[in-house]
Amino acid sequence: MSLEEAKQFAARRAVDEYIKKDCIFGVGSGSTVVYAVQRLAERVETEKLKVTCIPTSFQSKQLIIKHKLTLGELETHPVIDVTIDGADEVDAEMTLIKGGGGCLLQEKIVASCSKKFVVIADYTKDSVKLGDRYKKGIPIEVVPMAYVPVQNKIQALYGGEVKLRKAVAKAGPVVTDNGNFILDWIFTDQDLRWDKVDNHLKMIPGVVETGLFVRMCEKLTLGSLKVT
Ligand SMILES: O=C[C@H](O)[C@H](O)[C@H](O)COP(=O)(O)O
Repeated sequence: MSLEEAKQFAARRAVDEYIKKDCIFGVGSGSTVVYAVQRLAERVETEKLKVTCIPTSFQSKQLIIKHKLTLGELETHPVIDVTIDGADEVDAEMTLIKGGGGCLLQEKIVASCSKKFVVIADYTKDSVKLGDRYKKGIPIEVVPMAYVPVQNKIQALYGGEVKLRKAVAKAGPVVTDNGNFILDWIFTDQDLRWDKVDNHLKMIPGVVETGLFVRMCEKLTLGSLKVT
């Protein structure tokens, strides 16, 4: 199975299993989610499902609009039946690193409002310990004016390297959908208690959210090398 086939397999399987008629659906972000939205659009067309889609980023809102699905928002739908989202890495305890594509704050808000949070991933994301697979570090969204003190504080607390994420086709930093910057913390200690780290990092003034999703993922649908 190629990487794209694995993403597609995981996404389609999750949509078929978890999306029911009349449900409120949290739409994650990233390349794997694209296949989930495509599958949902097929099912809406053929089964005449009524599904209201709550986006987790500019990208997922665009996907919902492109596929002519019903767009909702947390203001009117604060309780979501199921959210399906991708991940950059999933460890043995289903702790996730997310935010490789810069979307983590809205993803975590939407996941926290969801009765069920399902992660779809290809086989390259599956690890035992965080850092085994995803080498770019833990994304941390910060208020722009605070990025240097936050960088210094994380390095002093936990070591490793904390880098400001730079844009690719623009000079300067990546700016998130919320107008913030992203720091990528390349950690060295893989045995940290990630729930404590997440809470600790969020106590640093200027940190808005982290890409650590601890005990949030209930189900993982993996596109593996073997089709089961
Ligand atoms: O910021 C991006 C999101 O957290 C994505 O869900 C994550 O990076 C996984 O994306 P992909 O499915 O493209 O690997």
